[in-house]
Amino acid sequence: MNRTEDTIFALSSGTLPAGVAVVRLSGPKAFDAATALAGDLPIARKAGLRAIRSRNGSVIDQALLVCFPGPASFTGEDCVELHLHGSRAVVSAVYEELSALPSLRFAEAGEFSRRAFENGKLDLVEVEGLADLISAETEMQRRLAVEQSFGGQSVLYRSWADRLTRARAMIEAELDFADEDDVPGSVSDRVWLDMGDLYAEIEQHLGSAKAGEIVRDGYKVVIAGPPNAGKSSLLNALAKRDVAIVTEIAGTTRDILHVDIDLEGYLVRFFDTAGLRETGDLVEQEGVRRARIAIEQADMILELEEIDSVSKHDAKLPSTNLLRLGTKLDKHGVSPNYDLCISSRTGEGLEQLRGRILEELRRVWTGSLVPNRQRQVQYLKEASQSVAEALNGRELDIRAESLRAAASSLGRITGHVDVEQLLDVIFSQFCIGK
Ligand SMILES: Nc1nc2c(ncn2[C@@H]2O[C@H](COP(=O)(O)OP(=O)(O)OP(=O)(O)O)[C@@H](O)[C@H]2O)c(=O)[nH]1
Ligand SMILES: [K+]
Ligand SMILES: [Mg+2]
Repeated sequence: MNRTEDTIFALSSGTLPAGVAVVRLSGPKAFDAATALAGDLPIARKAGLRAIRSRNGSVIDQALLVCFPGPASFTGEDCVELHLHGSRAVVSAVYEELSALPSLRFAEAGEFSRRAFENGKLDLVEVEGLADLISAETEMQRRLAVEQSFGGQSVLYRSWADRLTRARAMIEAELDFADEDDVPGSVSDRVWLDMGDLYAEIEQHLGSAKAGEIVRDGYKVVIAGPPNAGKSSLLNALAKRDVAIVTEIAGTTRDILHVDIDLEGYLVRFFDTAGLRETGDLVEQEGVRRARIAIEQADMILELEEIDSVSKHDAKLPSTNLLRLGTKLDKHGVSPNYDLCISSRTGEGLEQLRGRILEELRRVWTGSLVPNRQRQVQYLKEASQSVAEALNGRELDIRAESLRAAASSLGRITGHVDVEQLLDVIFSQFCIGK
């Protein structure tokens, strides 16, 4: 039997026990299955209270039922939601009844969204956005996911693909009618002007990919510096709990620890590292090696040093996005030798430190319409490269072919590669003096 014709069910709400558990059904037998459990069904898209009964007639629970006839449903198929009381026992008794019905089975991971995609309810970008929306933890992650899951990003990609297809139609018309004298001569010029604009737009959008990555995966701030500078103490102060071991012994930290902090809606990931120094200790050497790798991958480095300490270290740190912090302000006076002086003990300077990081983040953030997955970035790069090839090409037919390639790269992002259809429509309306 074709598995896509099965009717699937799963718990769509969170971990049990809970006040309410929503079990969702989708597929051709969804309404039959719900009728078997509830006796009869409420009218479409209206909630109705029903006793849910087992095969032997005993009541399992009282539940709200909502029916969504396809195609006006999440998956595009007939769907039913059962809003049950959220205990493990209720849900497993309902599962048992559903499993006993012919051609009903438990859904596989992502199968509801998969069906929604296959039935044209969601495109790939929207599916990815939905996954991000469900796992969003910060305000910025939520905003990004909303733009993606409700079509904002897809509209942009589709409008680009349409422009490419139109441009190609113009070029091909020019090729076809090249011998005739009724071809408007400036058509081609206008097309290439627009393609130049499009190239700039895609490049600008690609330029914001870093912001997307930062919002999704977090802004990486690495706390570095010589042993005993107070790195682990700063991590603990920022986290407001004892994450890292702090002692007065130089070389305490070896492994890299990290703490995620929500800074005004941005996810910031702070890394505590081993103190940078030459050492004979094998374990500490490994710690220093790891610290250097973390420093290389950082979006921002906090270079800590006890204020005006005599033992200046000479570890070379990248100078871009480096903030020099003088530590243990409670023991020493403020010194002009640092960007900022702080005390992890009293908390002095920490608010300013958060402010500095936030300033950076706000500079990076360019709005929520950004590519934020490697897959999207990859295809956007391909598209941009093809447009550049078209702009710089010589033979008109090869240039048109590059435009086609660009449109299909964009189509792969959303999963819509049917630009050929649009091309047909455009051509059928196209008439040059005929
Ligand atoms: N007075 C004062 N002491 C501090 C402050 N921050 C850290 N210390 C002390 O400095 C010592 C070293 O602190 P750590 O946080 O372990 O320093 P570290 O840079 O992580 O050291 P390593 O992991 O060994 O490289 C400890 O004794 C801390 O109590 C501060 O703001 N004020
Ligand atoms: K220490
Ligand atoms: Mg430490």
